[in-house]
Amino acid sequence: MEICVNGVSKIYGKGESQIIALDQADMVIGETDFLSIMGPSGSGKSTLLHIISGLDTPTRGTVTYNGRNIHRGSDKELSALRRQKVGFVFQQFHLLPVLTVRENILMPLLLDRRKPDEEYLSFLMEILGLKNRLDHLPGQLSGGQKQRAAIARALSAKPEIIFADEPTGNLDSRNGKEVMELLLAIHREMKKALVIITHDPRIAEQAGRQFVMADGILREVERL
Ligand SMILES: Nc1ncnc2c1ncn2[C@@H]1O[C@H](COP(=O)(O)OP(=O)(O)OP(=O)(O)O)[C@@H](O)[C@H]1O
Repeated sequence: MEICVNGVSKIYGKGESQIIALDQADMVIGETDFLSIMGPSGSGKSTLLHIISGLDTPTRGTVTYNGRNIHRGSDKELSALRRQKVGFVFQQFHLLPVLTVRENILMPLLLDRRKPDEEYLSFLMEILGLKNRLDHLPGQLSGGQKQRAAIARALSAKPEIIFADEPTGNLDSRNGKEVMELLLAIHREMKKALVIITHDPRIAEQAGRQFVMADGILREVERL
């Protein structure tokens, strides 16, 4: 798996009200990478993540996934890539409130009409501590449990990369630490590439490669 981001810009609006949310970003993500992206509010972190993961399109530049330009194919191809290769974890969990935990977790597979691998799912429930919560609704879960269910959903289709946008932003420090430990274990042991947006320097420092953003400009932090 290799994702190449080449000269990607995102410009909103025109003329005087124009906003350059992302200014010619370059980045290569390999399959064993754990990357963190830090930067002040409004610096373009979510915009970058949305474009790399195919949730949004760039104004200029290209994103290739194993050599294929992800924004050049049909919408159908792009949604298939999102469902099969990429897992998302968001600050706000984004679980569907009327579906049970199990149904939420299976959603990426159901959308793709794929049969769940029950053995794999049961392994996920075990490591994420959700075995006794599968028939509950998200409203009956604690914040930490909600995020663990969202991580299970992100992993259910066996993606190659996990994109996490401030995954601990809505959790207290104990649950935040636990969620980070789980994401790190998933990166190391299940060999998933991991890209995390965070405001927490202690989380950013755990990444193998650190990036910072300011005013739409992306820069990799050099290691001493
Ligand atoms: N749909 C949109 N239309 C116009 N401007 C937008 C839109 N989406 C984002 N922006 C602008 O683009 C810039 C980058 O936004 P982005 O959400 O990527 O920042 P961020 O670094 O993720 O911020 P935060 O840490 O607060 O989530 C901001 O100035 C924002 O106002």
